[in-house]
Amino acid sequence: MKLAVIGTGYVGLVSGTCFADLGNEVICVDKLEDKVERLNRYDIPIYEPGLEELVRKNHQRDRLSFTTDIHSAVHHADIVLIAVGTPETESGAADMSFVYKVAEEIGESIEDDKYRVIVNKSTVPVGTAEKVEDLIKKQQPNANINVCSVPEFLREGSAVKDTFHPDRIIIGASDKRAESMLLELHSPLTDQIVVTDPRSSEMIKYASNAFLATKISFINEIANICDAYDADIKAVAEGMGLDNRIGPKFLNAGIGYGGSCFPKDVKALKHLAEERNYQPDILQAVMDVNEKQSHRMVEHLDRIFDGDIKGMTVAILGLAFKPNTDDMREAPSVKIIHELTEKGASVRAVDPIAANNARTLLPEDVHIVEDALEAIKDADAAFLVTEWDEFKKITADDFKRLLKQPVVIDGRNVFDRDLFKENGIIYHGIGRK
Ligand SMILES: NC(=O)c1ccc[n+]([C@@H]2O[C@H](COP(=O)([O-])OP(=O)(O)OC[C@H]3O[C@@H](n4cnc5c(N)ncnc54)[C@H](O)[C@@H]3O)[C@@H](O)[C@H]2O)c1
Ligand SMILES: O=c1ccn([C@@H]2O[C@H](COP(=O)(O)OP(=O)(O)O[C@H]3O[C@H](CO)[C@@H](O)[C@H](O)[C@H]3O)[C@@H](O)[C@H]2O)c(=O)[nH]1
Repeated sequence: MKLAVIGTGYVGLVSGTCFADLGNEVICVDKLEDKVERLNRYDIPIYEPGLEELVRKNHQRDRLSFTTDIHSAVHHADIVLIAVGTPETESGAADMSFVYKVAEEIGESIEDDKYRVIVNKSTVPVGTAEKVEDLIKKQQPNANINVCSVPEFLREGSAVKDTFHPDRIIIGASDKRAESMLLELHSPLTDQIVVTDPRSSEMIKYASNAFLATKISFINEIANICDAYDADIKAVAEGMGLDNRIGPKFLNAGIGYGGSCFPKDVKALKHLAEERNYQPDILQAVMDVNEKQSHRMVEHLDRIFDGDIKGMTVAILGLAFKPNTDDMREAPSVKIIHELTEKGASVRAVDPIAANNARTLLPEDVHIVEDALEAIKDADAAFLVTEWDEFKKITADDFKRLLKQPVVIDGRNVFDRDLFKENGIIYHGIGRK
């Protein structure tokens, strides 16, 4: 099939490339000239395992191209996918200006009566498919289109794998012809395809992210209660997760959820509810717990040193909001580092990939180094903030040998607590001492 993908970020670039790999002819559009120019020489603007090879392969076999020209991309396409950003506004609502602008541009680009399916992959408020259809038809009243919702569920860091092996695909279609074209496009990916109306599809995306965020805030709250009673959250989560009704995933206690999706999507769903005069108490509690959670590591450090951390050097292992990505959007590391420096501590930080993106978000005097052991050397304490594999390999011996004081605060509960303690480390995880 012939596809145009508008917006070449995490979602547009990955799904456009994967659809090309499945045999479709894909034109990816971005308004940023330098991004398009970089992509045309396989200089991939984001870090995503496996993506570069796939872009190169499909570009070379003429199935994938990059352009700033939305007009020709829409003209070529049977299906147009919208994958631009929907960041949060000050009120918490999703900023829909990028999606609406693209809708207008699609309307301006349609000049013939060919049938096209317009698909919204961006995460958008319920009712957006109808608004997008209105905006397109305002520009081109005779446009022969149907606007559908196919939300994206990929995770950063495993985006290519998630795209080829999704748990499910949701197709929100209000028209049988659009439904069958979208079934044809997505059927090579999975048998698990749910077809529904666009409004329910849009809600499935927000509800899924809000539910996962709720699971995280719930387990973080239990971890904080474990701390107060000397119970071990890892044992608690394992015991809970063996119940099939609960399941083991997304029960890792830590320093709160970050990234470009959960924080803004929970807020946007809350805003949607309030617009219809419904007070979403659970969503509010999820956000409140998450806000407090990023302070836990500094609270533990304060407790160990009786509140006197001024002048100390703290090694920060990991800056990205999660491993295998260079994305710093809503990364808890930023809040933690600011809190430490406001309390008079110095920070030495390391991240395998995200250091460049992190620089402008951190206080100027934060020293970013290239190597984890260099970060730890002569520091007074080490904070494991992002669970990159290479940090998990640091041993109790390394910490003991290199730290001035063997204090390790494990924000992701990845180290072997008992072994660390046996080796004389003053260890504190989240919900496990
Ligand atoms: N990042 C994720 O992991 C993820 C996963 C699932 C869903 N989503 C949702 O998908 C959407 C896109 O997210 P993202 O992270 O890929 O965003 P992004 O910010 O990485 O990329 C968006 C791209 O759209 C381009 N763009 C904006 N306006 C344009 C226009 N008029 N014409 C052409 N290009 C334009 C921007 O230049 C940018 O390159 C959001 O709604 C997000 O919530 C994101
Ligand atoms: O048990 C867990 C699992 C995750 N996290 C944190 O939760 C955040 C989000 O993690 P993850 O879901 O792996 O990353 P994202 O790439 O943000 O993906 C989420 O957001 C995307 C954008 O909407 C969706 O498409 C995905 O399905 C959804 O998982 C990160 O800060 C993680 O550290 C935890 O603290 N504990």
